[in-house]
Amino acid sequence: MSAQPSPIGEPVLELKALRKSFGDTEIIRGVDLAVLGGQRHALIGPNGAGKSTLFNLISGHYAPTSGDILLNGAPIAGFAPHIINRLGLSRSFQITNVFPRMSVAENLRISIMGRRGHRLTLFRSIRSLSAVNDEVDEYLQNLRLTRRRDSLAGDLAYSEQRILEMGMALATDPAVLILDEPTAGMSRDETTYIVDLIRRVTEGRTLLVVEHDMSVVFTLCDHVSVLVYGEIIASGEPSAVRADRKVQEAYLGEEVH
Ligand SMILES: Nc1ncnc2c1ncn2[C@@H]1O[C@H](COP(=O)(O)OP(=O)(O)OP(=O)(O)O)[C@@H](O)[C@H]1O
Repeated sequence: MSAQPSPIGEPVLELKALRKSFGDTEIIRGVDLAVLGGQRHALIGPNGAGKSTLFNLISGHYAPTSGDILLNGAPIAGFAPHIINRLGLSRSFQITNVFPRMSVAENLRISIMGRRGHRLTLFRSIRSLSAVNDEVDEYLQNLRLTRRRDSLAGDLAYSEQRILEMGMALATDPAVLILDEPTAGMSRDETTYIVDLIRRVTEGRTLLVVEHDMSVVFTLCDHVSVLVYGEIIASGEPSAVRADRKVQEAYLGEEVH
């Protein structure tokens, strides 16, 4: 796939003193976070910690009360979601982004053509169209969806729709791919399958993943940040974070092993 490698080790996404209140209640209470190029960064935290709120701030669905969000060094806080998306941040695993009445191949083609700056027009050179078709085939193969090429996306199994949606997000060649609970609602076998697939197709990409399943976090990610009550209480390599007393206390009664 035509990955545009992120600058390895350089901050791609940065949150600085980020705060968000709803009415009088402050939900995000001064978050500083850097997602580096090539990093597979997990955001974990107990229920109600503010993970969804933080993702909604990053993707532009909420405007922060104060603080900064930088994408490749440029401020994006408060921008509309479609602008942030165009600037290189793609949020995946909301299958609502899939066009259910179009085929799997057509869904991928739309993302690929969008990235290449193609409009849906009749007048396309044969050469550029065949390059798009080759790329569609490559994605189908990598996503293991080749045999579903001509199926309507709406007819796919739930897990396949989520895989297609991730493929569509990847095909836009984002600077950061945000995965929202990629294994939610999946069986153990589906989870194993999808984690393996995500690892493979996102090789060299920069990921920010919210995930409840700790075995997924520890298999997929090389960096973990822990959000508790709107604050990051630990950030580092998975094994160090797992051993952190504060993290264990925050997860009292929940599974972190
Ligand atoms: N639009 C809103 N208005 C008011 N309060 C909100 C709003 N969105 C979220 N909250 C509150 O913010 C807190 C954090 O919610 P959020 O959904 O971000 O947590 P989370 O870490 O994603 O939780 P979970 O793991 O259960 O999904 C909760 O107490 C929630 O009730």
